[in-house]
Amino acid sequence: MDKLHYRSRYSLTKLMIWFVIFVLCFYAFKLSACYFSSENSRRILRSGTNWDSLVTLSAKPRDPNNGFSVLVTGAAGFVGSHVSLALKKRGDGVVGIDNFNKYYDPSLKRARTDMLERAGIFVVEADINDSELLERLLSVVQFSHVMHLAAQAGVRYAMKNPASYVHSNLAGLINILEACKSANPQPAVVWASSSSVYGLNSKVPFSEKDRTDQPASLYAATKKAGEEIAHSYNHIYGLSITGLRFFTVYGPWGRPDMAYFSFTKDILKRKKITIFKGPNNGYVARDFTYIDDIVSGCLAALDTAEKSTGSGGKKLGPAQLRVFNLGNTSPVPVTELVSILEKLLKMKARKDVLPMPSNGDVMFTHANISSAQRELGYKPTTELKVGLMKFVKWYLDYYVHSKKNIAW
Ligand SMILES: O=C(O)[C@H]1O[C@H](OP(=O)(O)OP(=O)(O)OC[C@H]2O[C@@H](n3ccc(=O)[nH]c3=O)[C@H](O)[C@@H]2O)[C@H](O)[C@@H](O)[C@@H]1O
Repeated sequence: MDKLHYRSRYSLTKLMIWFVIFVLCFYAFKLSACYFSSENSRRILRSGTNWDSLVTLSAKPRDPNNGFSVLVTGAAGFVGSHVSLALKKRGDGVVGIDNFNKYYDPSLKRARTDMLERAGIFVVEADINDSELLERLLSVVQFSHVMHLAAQAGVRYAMKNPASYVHSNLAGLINILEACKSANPQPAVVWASSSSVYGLNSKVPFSEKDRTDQPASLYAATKKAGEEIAHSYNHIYGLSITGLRFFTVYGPWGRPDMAYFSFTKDILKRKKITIFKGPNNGYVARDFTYIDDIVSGCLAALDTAEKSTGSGGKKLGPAQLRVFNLGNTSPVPVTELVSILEKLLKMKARKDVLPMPSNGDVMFTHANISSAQRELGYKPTTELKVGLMKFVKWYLDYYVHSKKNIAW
């Protein structure tokens, strides 16, 4: 009897142990599934069938016979996220890449990426200097285009962290072009240059034919160098390359380091803002350009880009090389920007007006867009007042109504 009792207790314990093992295995499996999904797969998986199929699926256009496969660098950034969504919306396949650096609040970049993922866009978390990864990406997918928007932005920050500009805007750009020139077929490249290349040029409005050999900041110098680097890759390898000189882009989901964004934050917090003025009380002005207009220009540049002519690193014929201003053609003084924000926020700004320090800023920018108009059909339509209204609405929804912390 005792023996029987002992045996049944023994098998019950065994059963319990197996049950616990089963439950543990089940949760371990669930955990690993979570781990290798979404954000983690972006971060950890760089190769293997799962990664390959995520990338391939994301790159597939809705209509395989009539759509692009675009690799968007800086996809979690301001312009990158907007361009990625617009491409996906019209049926193109999009794969993003971003290093989620801490130049400004990375949680904003994560929130933009969540939006991209909801739209079916896979974003690889990696630096554009990772040549092995780029080579792998371009071998898994035959991208028709690379929209290169990853960069170290900001004019004044270049005095604080010059190395980050060399890393992203020079080494990173070269790494992208190296990967593109070696791909077979080579994708066409469209990339972000900047209005800052005009530097101390005083002839207005700025035309693509004007001199760009007097950059006022290291940021501008790296963008100008980028244009020359693009020339050499076009010349040697037959890469089709289009540079877009963006003029102070603003709008919803924008960059917290930019004046319109930080002024909004500080006005709401009743903190003082600093407004720079020029010599003899001269005003400082920018050709502020709304994000939707910039997106239209980017898409038109992709649509009109000719194919690269080279193959696997060898040039087979001359290829397209272009550069366009994408501005708004109507500069607005920074003081006027502040007045519009005050009206929209229904609050007075506390202002310090100071002489512009020697920080790399230029006094004004003003785009001549006739070339983009002619070749791309580019036609900006958003007045600063209207664009800022949309920005303020987004800002209040995103930060104030949802009580999100602003971590910058
Ligand atoms: O067009 C461009 O190429 C460049 O546009 C912007 O650069 P920036 O025009 O300097 O834009 P903000 O940093 O938003 O500054 C706008 C204006 O506000 C002024 N400002 C800025 C900050 C501040 O505290 N006070 C102030 O008066 C600046 O002097 C400037 O005139 C972007 O930050 C660059 O990344 C981009 O390449």
